[in-house]
Amino acid sequence: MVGRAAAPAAGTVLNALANGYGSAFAIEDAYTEATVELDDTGAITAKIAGKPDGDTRLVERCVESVIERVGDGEGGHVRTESEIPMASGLKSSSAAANATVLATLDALDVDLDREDACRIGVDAAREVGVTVTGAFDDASASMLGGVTVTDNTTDELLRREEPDWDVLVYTPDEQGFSADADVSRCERIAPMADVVYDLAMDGAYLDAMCVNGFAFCAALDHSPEPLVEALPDAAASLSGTGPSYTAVGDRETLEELAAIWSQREGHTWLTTTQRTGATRR
Ligand SMILES: Nc1ncnc2c1ncn2[C@@H]1O[C@H](COP(=O)(O)OP(=O)(O)O)[C@@H](O)[C@H]1O
Ligand SMILES: O=C(O)C1=C[C@@H](OP(=O)(O)O)[C@@H](O)[C@H](O)C1
Repeated sequence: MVGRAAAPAAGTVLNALANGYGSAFAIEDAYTEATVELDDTGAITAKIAGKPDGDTRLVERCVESVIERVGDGEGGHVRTESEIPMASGLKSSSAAANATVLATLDALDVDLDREDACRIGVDAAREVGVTVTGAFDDASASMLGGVTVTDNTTDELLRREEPDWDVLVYTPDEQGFSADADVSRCERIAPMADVVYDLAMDGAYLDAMCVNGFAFCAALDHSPEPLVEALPDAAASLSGTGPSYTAVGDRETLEELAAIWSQREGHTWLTTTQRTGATRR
């Protein structure tokens, strides 16, 4: 009983750490793939390719939760292989959880609505403590594709669309784990997050990203310089709790911005939105 699935990375429109509402969009060219092999040992183990000391609790809990819900006491092994930089704000945790949940369902040959499957991963992330709010915003974007707006306090999907955006991503070399973010500073900027939420719910995603970017760069002490460089022709934001940034705009503008962003240390790459979400392989 072997199952496989893959889930895409995502970028942020609204970070949910301020008021509990979040918004994110899936992106192409960076995926996490999970392979789950079930057996009758009852024990669950995991490996992250290329990261022998990586924290495997999230994906182990995902396999366990799926088995609890629709399996029959199986054990198994999960292996993840990821192109998404870990703890960089590009939702590696959501992609790993989504891919693992779908791969386990694939191994069990069980179908589950993708939104429900996504909530299993979100609950697992809460249980092992790699998230602040559960991050249903990021998880739903990665699972369903497109851009989503969510209430992370109730895991409700409030809005979803499938925009065709060009996206520029800048990923510095350092890591920033969401669980270490200064939540109380994020909560102080809730009035700004309320403005971002209204814009996102009106479908004004690019304006929403801009306001989110300046507010969360200030709260989390990241430089607003990449955001200023993107304006006025593109919209940019810090992605999640950082350190990555994403910008949305027309291709030519993003190519010019890429020349500026790529002078910084790290990796700058052009991609597009991903509109189909996670899939069994
Ligand atoms: N490929 C992967 N396989 C297994 N777990 C992963 C993988 N990528 C990320 N994770 C889990 O997600 C955690 C990082 O989550 P987080 O700090 O929210 O970063 P991000 O912003 O990239 O989602 C890791 O410590 C690990 O528990
Ligand atoms: O842990 C959480 O609840 C969240 C973490 C942040 O993302 P990153 O994991 O990308 O930093 C944020 O954007 C999201 O809205 C909620």
